Amino acid sequence: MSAAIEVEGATVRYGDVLALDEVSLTVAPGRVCGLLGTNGSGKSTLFKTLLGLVPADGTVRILGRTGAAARKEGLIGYVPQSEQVDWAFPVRVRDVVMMGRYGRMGPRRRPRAADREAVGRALERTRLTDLADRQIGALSGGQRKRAFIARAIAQESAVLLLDEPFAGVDKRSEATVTELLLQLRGEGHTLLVSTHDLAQVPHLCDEALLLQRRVLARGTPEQVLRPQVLMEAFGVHPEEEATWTS
Ligand SMILES: Nc1ncnc2c1ncn2[C@@H]1O[C@H](COP(=O)(O)OP(=O)(O)OP(=O)(O)O)[C@@H](O)[C@H]1O
Repeated sequence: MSAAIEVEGATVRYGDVLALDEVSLTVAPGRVCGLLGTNGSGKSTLFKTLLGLVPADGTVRILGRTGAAARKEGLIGYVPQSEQVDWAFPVRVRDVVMMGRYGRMGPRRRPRAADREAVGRALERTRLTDLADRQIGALSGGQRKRAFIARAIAQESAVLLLDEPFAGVDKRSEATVTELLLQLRGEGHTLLVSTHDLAQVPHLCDEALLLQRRVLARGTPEQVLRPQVLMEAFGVHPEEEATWTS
């Protein structure tokens, strides 16, 4: 079966800054790949490359299409880093989740019964039904993250890109998010999940990629999280420090 995510030799520059250097990555359908790296290592840039939002040299394919084509067809769901969201924007949780349905609506964006049902299901799965009419800015960090995951679920995309879904979330949301991601994998979705939280990797990810502008290591979590690999890359031992801080 062909890959869900396929990147070959992707290189991205922002002016003089080399953000990605010949990065290659393949994720088969129905797998979870953990994207590991310190701040500034290029994780968000890789997501934007997959979404076709930043131009890259090399090849990027999502389910056989370019990133931009896959995004326009609604094949990629994206959960951005919290820092990239304007939380003061006056919008209810329910409306954020409904945005996941926009690609299926006409230009006037009038939700149909199927859209409302999909939003209701996504809110239930993320345990946000009771908060559906709250302003997004009034939620906790974990609830906000779940709202964006609900938006991606409502979109029903085959490929989900999650940028730091565990950052700034409480333990309860962390457990809910982990359970949800595993369920989504079980339903056949392909997930690329960036995280600083190395403790999440072994039970969540089928494979992992360690990024530092270029690919430092890729393979099973056991292969990538080997102490010598992490020590060489960052001087961090996983048992000493399970979470990288900035
Ligand atoms: N729009 C931009 N213009 C110039 N440089 C940028 C831009 N966006 C990112 N960079 C630089 O590119 C490099 C990779 O950034 P990127 O945001 O992809 O890393 P990251 O791994 O996602 O880090 P973080 O976890 O801090 O978001 C960094 O050196 C960053 O400063």
